[in-house]
Amino acid sequence: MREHRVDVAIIGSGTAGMSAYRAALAHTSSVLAIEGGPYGTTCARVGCMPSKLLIAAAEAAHAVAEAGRFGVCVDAPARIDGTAVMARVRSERDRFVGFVTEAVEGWAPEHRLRGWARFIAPLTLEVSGADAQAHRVHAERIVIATGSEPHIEPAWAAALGERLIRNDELFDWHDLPRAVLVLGTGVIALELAQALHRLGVRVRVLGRSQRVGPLTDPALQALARELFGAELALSLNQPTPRLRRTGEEVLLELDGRTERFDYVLAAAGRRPRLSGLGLEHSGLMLGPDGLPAYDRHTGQIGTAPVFIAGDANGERELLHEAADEGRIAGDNAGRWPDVRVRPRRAPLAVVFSDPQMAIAGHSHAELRAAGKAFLAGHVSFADQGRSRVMGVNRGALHVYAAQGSGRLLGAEMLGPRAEHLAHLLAWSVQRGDTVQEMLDSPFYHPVIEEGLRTALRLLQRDLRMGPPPVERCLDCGPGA
Ligand SMILES: Cc1cc2nc3c(=O)[nH]c(=O)nc-3n(C[C@H](O)[C@H](O)[C@H](O)COP(=O)(O)OP(=O)(O)OC[C@H]3O[C@@H](n4cnc5c(N)ncnc54)[C@H](O)[C@@H]3O)c2cc1C
Ligand SMILES: NC(=O)c1ccc[n+]([C@@H]2O[C@H](COP(=O)([O-])OP(=O)(O)OC[C@H]3O[C@@H](n4cnc5c(N)ncnc54)[C@H](O)[C@@H]3O)[C@@H](O)[C@H]2O)c1
Repeated sequence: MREHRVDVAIIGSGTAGMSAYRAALAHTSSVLAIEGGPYGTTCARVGCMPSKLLIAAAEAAHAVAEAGRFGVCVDAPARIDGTAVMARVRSERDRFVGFVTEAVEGWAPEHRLRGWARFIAPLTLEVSGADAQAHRVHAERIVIATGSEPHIEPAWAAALGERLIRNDELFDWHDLPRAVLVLGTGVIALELAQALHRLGVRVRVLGRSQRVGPLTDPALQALARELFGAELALSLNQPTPRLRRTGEEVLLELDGRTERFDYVLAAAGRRPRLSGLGLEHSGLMLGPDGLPAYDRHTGQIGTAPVFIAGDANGERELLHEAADEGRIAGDNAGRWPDVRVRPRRAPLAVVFSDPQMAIAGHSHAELRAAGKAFLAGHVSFADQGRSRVMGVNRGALHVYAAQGSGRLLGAEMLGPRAEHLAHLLAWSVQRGDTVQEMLDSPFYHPVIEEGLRTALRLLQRDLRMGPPPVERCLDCGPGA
């Protein structure tokens, strides 16, 4: 047993762990970053980056398939070379992973320990080291940055064996399969199912409820169901799918028919990766859900010198949140006991589907739950000028503002270039802009942002803070 005594131990060297390491190091050189799995982060290895690479290939295929609408004739149907698609996904992914790995491997060797950590007592960890040696780490302060793992029903695993895959396995494929069943209708399900479908894979998406994607505004939920249902084979309200394995295939019994698939992709949500961490020996305060009860402005768990960051806290499983939380937790672990409160950014989440979905600031459901007095301004992209020009005129945007002050509180969107509009909206929410201040800002022509202006004008009218917008405003430019 090798003993280590350090000021700060960080469990997990993903995005949150890496930023915690840098922040803690500004206060003390006695830092130990413990990693059980491969370096390279979930985002770069099996998350954000490879999923966007697969989506980029699907977008290229879709552009070819849609070219005829513009009079651009591609005479034969495009042939998708699955091995070339996956070769690009893997090689670009490996490039991103390489940069991250290089950064971690550049840290001082005495700051790094490979192996799985678990608490054996408060502030004491045991690490079964990759060097086959057992390590005991006594830390003055600890940061938990262990990430998340996909939810897998034991029955699926038992019935399907290695035909049940997670996102991790998908990005290691060397070719595209013929058919994939996707379990879940959330973010991962929609991004990957649509990409595979557009790359010629036969896909069915099974949802246990009516919900499709993360939007909470009932009208936008209904629109998401309609738009994704028009393109994908969506089977909703299927809480207990009848699945069985035969040879190398999986059979789904649905509506009296049997459908065959090569793989079943589990995309049924992710959970903090805390089991096996020995939290029961940590002395930490756990909430009713069994997760550490922590302060999102300090990262601190109760009053202990232990902090939590990234997907491990189960709050917002997003890259930029993991990086921020890592910085806050690492800084506070480093400066302990002078724990500082840090402001958080306005919420922002984007789904890279087509049309894209986004929530900026507070969602409709959050505003309702908080009992806020708010009004919504709406715009449909069906007739929006630039969206029609580009043939991407599907979807709608809802913006929410406080009654009385007219301040923007949040927005939900399903539509073209939502990733960009959502940034503008989140920035406005964070600054505390009023609808009038947003309307006083420049709007170019012809751009998709003109759709936002329409929604803001309608909202300003309903707030009784502005005139009714002019129908078919010609001085705004045709189709604005
Ligand atoms: C398919 C997919 C697509 C995504 N796309 C996006 C996107 O487009 N945009 C976005 O913002 N977010 C996206 N995300 C979410 C984003 O990837 C995560 O929010 C982010 O990577 C979380 O970082 P983290 O540091 O908390 O966890 P991780 O990067 O997973 O790091 C946790 C680390 O802890 C290690 N670890 C765990 N337990 C122990 C232990 N006991 N001992 C030692 N080490 C341990 C793990 O091996 C791991 O390396 C996506 C996620 C997935 C799965
Ligand atoms: N573009 C992005 O930023 C991006 C992309 C991918 C993932 N992510 C992050 O990763 C997180 C996890 O993604 P996700 O798609 O796994 O989760 P999700 O919460 O978006 O969706 C989970 C889905 O699984 C279903 N589900 C839950 N339990 C189930 C069960 N027992 N049986 C069948 N279905 C079940 C839910 O009904 C839902 O459809 C996201 O919340 C997001 O924060 C972000």
